[in-house]
Amino acid sequence: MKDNSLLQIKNLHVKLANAEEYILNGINLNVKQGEIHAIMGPNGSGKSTLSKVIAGHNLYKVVKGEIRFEEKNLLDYTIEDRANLGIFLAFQYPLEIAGVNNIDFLRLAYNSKLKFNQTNPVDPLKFLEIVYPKLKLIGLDESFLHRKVNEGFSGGEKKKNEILQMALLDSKLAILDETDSGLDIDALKDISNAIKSILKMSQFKQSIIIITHYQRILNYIQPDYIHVMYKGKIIKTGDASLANQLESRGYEWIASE
Ligand SMILES: Nc1ncnc2c1ncn2[C@@H]1O[C@H](COP(=O)(O)OP(=O)(O)OP(=O)(O)O)[C@@H](O)[C@H]1O
Repeated sequence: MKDNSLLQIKNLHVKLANAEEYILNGINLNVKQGEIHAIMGPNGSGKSTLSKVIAGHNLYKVVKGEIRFEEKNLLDYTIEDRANLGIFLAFQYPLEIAGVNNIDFLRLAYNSKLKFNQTNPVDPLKFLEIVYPKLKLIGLDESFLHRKVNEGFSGGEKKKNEILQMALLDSKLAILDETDSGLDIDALKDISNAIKSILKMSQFKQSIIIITHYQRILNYIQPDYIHVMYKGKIIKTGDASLANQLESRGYEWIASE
C-alpha cells in the first residue's frame, strides 16, 4: 500500500435520509497506519455522525465525497463487511442485548471476522484461551464473560467491555466515541493503559480515531493529531498541544479565526 494510507475521506457531505440540511459539510481526513487522531468539537458538531458514517450506519446518506479504506471504496460495503475489513466502532451508549451471554456475543463477533477471512471458527474452549489474556489486560473479572451483554453493567464496565471487543477483534482502525465519558479517574487511567497495551500487542499497526470532549484521556493516549470539528467541518488540525489550548480557551476563538 502506498505511504501507509489507511483511511482517506474527501469532501464528505452527509445528511439524514429525509432531511434538507447537511450534518457533515465537506470533511477531509487522512489516517495512516499506526496514527492516533483525536476529534474534538462542540456538542452537535457532527463527530458521532462521522464515526457512524465511516462504520456504515444506513441512517445517513452520503450525498457527496468519498471514503476509502486501504484504497477500497468503503461506501460499497455493508456495516458488517466494514467491520470485517477492520473497522471497529465502539458506541457512545452501548446497546443492551437481552438474553445473550457476553462470551457468546464476543465469540460470535470473533468468528464472523474469521469467516470473512475464510478461516475456520474457533470452538468455545479455544476461544476462552484467546479471551482470558485480554480480560486480564483490561482488568476484568472472569465472571464478566458469563453475564448477559451489558445488562446491569455499570457505565465503566460497559466501556471496559467495548475495549475488550476492540482487543479481541484486533481491527485496523478503532473508532472510540467518548470512551472516556462517565469514567472515574482510576477507570480512565485503567482504560487508557489497556488501550495502549492493545496497541502494542496488535498484529497490525493499529490506528485510532478517538472522539472526546476532554483533554485528560489525551494525556494518556497521546494523539498525533487533534482535529476540531465545527458545524460539520474540520476547522482546525494541530498536534497534541492543541488540547490544552482548547481546554483553556474553548472553541469560539477557532470558529472566529
Ligand atoms: N439520527 C439522528 N436524528 C436526528 N438528528 C441527528 C441524528 N444524528 C445526528 N443528528 C444531528 O446531527 C447533528 C450532529 O450530531 P452528532 O451526534 O454527530 O454530534 P456530536 O458532535 O457527536 O455531538 P456530541 O458532542 O453532543 O456527542 C446534531 O444536530 C444532531 O441532532
